Amino acid sequence: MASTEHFTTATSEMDEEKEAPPPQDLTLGWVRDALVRQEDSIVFALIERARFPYNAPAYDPSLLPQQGGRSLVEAFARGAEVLQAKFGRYQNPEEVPFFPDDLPAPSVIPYNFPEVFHPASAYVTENNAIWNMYFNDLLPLFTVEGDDGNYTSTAAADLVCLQALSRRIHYGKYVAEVKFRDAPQDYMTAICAKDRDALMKLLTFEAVEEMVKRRVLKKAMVFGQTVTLEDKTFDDETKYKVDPAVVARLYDEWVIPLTKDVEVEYLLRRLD
Ligand SMILES: O=C(O)C(=O)C[C@]1(C(=O)O)C=C[C@@H](O)C=C1
Repeated sequence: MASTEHFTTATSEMDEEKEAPPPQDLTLGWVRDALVRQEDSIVFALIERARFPYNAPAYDPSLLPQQGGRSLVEAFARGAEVLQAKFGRYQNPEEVPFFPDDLPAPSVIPYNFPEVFHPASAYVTENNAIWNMYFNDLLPLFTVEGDDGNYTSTAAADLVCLQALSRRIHYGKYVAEVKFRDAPQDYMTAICAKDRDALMKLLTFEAVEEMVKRRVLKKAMVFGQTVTLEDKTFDDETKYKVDPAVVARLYDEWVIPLTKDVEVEYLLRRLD
């Protein structure tokens, strides 16, 4: 049987803990606690991006005539990844670049990150889907129309959101690895048959998904209210910096399904 351990995920105390590198003896509880922590990063990143209006010129290639058809946001993300690759960001297997071609080799002395992933599965990436989802679906849902000229700050805020989402979704590799180790026989049968549906069924825990969606909705309410010195309770009049329903929808329609896609793709290569 696939593992059903640790249905209840982290407590509020865990939320306050710093993120540690994954232990070699990875457990589903450890990975789920890390996913809970990353919800904070995602909600705060969305709040920071929502400070700016949509800022359409940041996405219009005509703003940067010298960039060969690239928008400011794409040129910014590519440039930031080149810089960050040079200083070693992608040595950490949790970090997956959006534009992996042409990244320079790191010039820093490598840190010995634990090798948890199966080598053939390590390079699974859903970053194209994440990029398209973010700009085509999500961004219009949580920004107001308008143009305040802050295009570079907007692009920087977009990249923080994208990197937080990418890290969370690619954590599906840790989830898949630990689930495989917990129930190798169940997964091996589905992997050998290349049966995506069976893998999807094995790795799905609907009760956990429901808890995740309820928790991110609540986090968006708590983190996204204006804090005053008066005592206040949530009501229909409360204004949030990012609509909590959009955050719940983000997880329901995109974050959880893409995480599961990462898990399936990882597992399909797990015996190679
Ligand atoms: O916690 C897990 O078991 C996961 O695989 C992660 C996750 C999620 O993305 O939050 C995805 C699939 C499961 O159905 C439940 C939750």
